[in-house]
Amino acid sequence: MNKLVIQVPASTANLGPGFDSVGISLNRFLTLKVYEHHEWKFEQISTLLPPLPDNDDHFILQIAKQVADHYHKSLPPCRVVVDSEIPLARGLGSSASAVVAGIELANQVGQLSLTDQEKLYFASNIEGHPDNVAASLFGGLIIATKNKENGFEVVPFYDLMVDFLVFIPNIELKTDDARKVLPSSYSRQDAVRGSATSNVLIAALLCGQYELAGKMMEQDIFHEPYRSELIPHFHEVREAAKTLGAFGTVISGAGPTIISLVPYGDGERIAKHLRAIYPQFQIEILKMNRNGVVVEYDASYKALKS
Ligand SMILES: Nc1ncnc2c1ncn2[C@@H]1O[C@H](COP(=O)(O)OP(=O)(O)O)[C@@H](O)[C@H]1O
Ligand SMILES: N[C@@H](CCOP(=O)(O)O)C(=O)O
Repeated sequence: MNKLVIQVPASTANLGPGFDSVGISLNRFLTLKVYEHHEWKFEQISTLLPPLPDNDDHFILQIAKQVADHYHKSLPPCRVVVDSEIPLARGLGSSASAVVAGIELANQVGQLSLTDQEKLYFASNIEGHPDNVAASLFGGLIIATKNKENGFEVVPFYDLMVDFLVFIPNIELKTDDARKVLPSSYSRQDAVRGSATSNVLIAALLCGQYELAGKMMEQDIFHEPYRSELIPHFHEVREAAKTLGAFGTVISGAGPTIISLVPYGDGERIAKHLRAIYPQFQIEILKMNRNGVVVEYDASYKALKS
């Protein structure tokens, strides 16, 4: 029986001031194994996923059908086995990964031959911002924006030499709820200062000036001042991580996960100290993923991991 495997990485968005524009692809994965079948059937094998519809109402299939409908195509039914290493509603891009998986499912099963630009267009419009979806699609550090023509521009960068520490709390925070606490507009002074901070952050990352990047990460004025109260222990974790040598610590996406940029290869040392102080967090060392979404036919699942 033919088998298709679609693997989509997690992501962290914003990096502080890069609100809705900056994302980094991370080495935790949502994986779909897709088999020919007489009807649509979804099976979940991940303990990280709550019970979800097992039929046509599954979120990933809804996305796939939305894309196929756009091209007036119907999708042949499949059995889809869903595995996920990405915790839901934690700020690690689970919804973006599911959206990208749905688009790729439609692309493969419906033989749509979508371009990268088309995938980015659908994914960004469905998710509402391009940061997580672009990272899940293309891998690496991505800087993305909507353009005046209602399309999206994205620049990926793959030469970051840092590790990431994630502090995952045992609570969920829906992105929609974390967006409701943000102001609807910013003064010109704040817009200039916030975007200038983000510009310097990106320039520093591209030049490998990680100390400066970390400093800029921690000077966001777009979202963290409003969201930090929703994030347990945010300020003290930031200070503790800095004391141990982290470059910078920010809210991952909309939270509640906190993420630190740390020197390459130094993650385990810092994590060991912090696990002793903060047992309420699951503290993990993550790496940047450089592949983005990967598709293989009849391939071994393990062979896909980067
Ligand atoms: N693998 C998945 N399958 C189905 N739905 C998913 C999956 N991953 C995420 N979702 C949907 O996305 C929601 C979480 O999205 P969101 O609040 O944006 O948090 P996150 O920061 O994890 O993206 C979940 O409650 C669920 O509805
Ligand atoms: N830019 C978005 C990113 C949301 O990321 P998620 O991983 O929490 O879905 C925002 O900050 O709202």
